[in-house]
Amino acid sequence: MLEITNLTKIFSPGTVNEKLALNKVNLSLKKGDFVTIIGSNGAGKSTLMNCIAGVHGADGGKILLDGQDITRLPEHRRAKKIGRVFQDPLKGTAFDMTIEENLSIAYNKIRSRGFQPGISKKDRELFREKLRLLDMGLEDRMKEKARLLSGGQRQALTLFMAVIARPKLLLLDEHTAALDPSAAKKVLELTDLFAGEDGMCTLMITHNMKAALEHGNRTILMRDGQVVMDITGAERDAMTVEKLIEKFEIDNDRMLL
Ligand SMILES: Nc1ncnc2c1ncn2[C@@H]1O[C@H](COP(=O)(O)OP(=O)(O)OP(=O)(O)O)[C@@H](O)[C@H]1O
Repeated sequence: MLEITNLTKIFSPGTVNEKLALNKVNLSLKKGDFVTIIGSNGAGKSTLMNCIAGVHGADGGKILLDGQDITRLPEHRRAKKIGRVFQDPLKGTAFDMTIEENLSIAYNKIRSRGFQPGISKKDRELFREKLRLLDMGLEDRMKEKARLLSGGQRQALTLFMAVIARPKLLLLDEHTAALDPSAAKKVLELTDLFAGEDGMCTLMITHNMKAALEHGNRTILMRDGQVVMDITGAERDAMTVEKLIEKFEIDNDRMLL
C-alpha cells in the first residue's frame, strides 16, 4: 500500500546549516498496517510524514501509495488519499464553522463535484450516525461552532474528518500530545477504532513509548534520519519500554512520558 524507497531529505543544502533529515529511508506498509513511530527529538519523524504528505519535496528516493508514484505530486493532489492529524487541536477544524460544516468539507474531498454549498439531509444523517461512534454527544451539537468544543472533542472531530473521506493513509503526528490524559486516552481509542478500516494504513508518531507498543501492529524507531528498529508480531509482543530503553540507549526524557 505504501512503498518508500531510499527517501532522502536535506534541509538547507550547501550551507552551514545543511541537515540530512532523512537518510535513505526504506519503509513498506501492507494494507491495514498501523505503524507507530518513536525516536528522539530531531530524528526525522515529522520530516518523514511531511515528505509523504508533500509538504516537503524529496531530495532522493521514491514514494508509492496505492500503486501510484506520488514522489513529485504537489500536496493538494495527494490530499485525497492522505488524511492528517497534527498535535495542535486548533489546527484541524475551521474555528467559526459548525461541526456539520466542518464534516461536510472533509467529506466533499472524495466527491468529484468538489465543494457543495449546503448539506443534504442524507449527509446530515450519515454525520449524525458516525458522530455517535465518538460517544461524546457531538451528534446532538452538529449546528454548534467548532470553537465551542474542548481540545479532546476537537481532536476527535479532526480525526473523524481525516478518515471520513476514506483515505488510503492516515498520518498522525503526536495527535494526542496536547490533550489531558483522559482525552488522550479517548482519542487513542478512536484511533484504534478507525485504523485499518477499509484497509487504510496508519502511521502514528508518539513520544509515549508505552502507547507506541500498545497501539497498532508494528513499531519503528527512527534515529538520525534512519529507521533503526522495525518490530512486529511476537518480537513486538515481547518488547517492553524498559527493553527499548536499554537496547537502544534511549536517554531522551521526553520519550518516557
Ligand atoms: N523546515 C526545516 N528547515 C530546516 N531544518 C529542518 C526543517 N524541518 C526539520 N528540520 C531539521 O531536520 C531534523 C529532523 O526534524 P524532524 O522535525 O523531522 O524531527 P522529529 O523526529 O519529528 O523531532 P521532534 O520529535 O522534535 O518533533 C532536525 O534536525 C530539524 O531541526
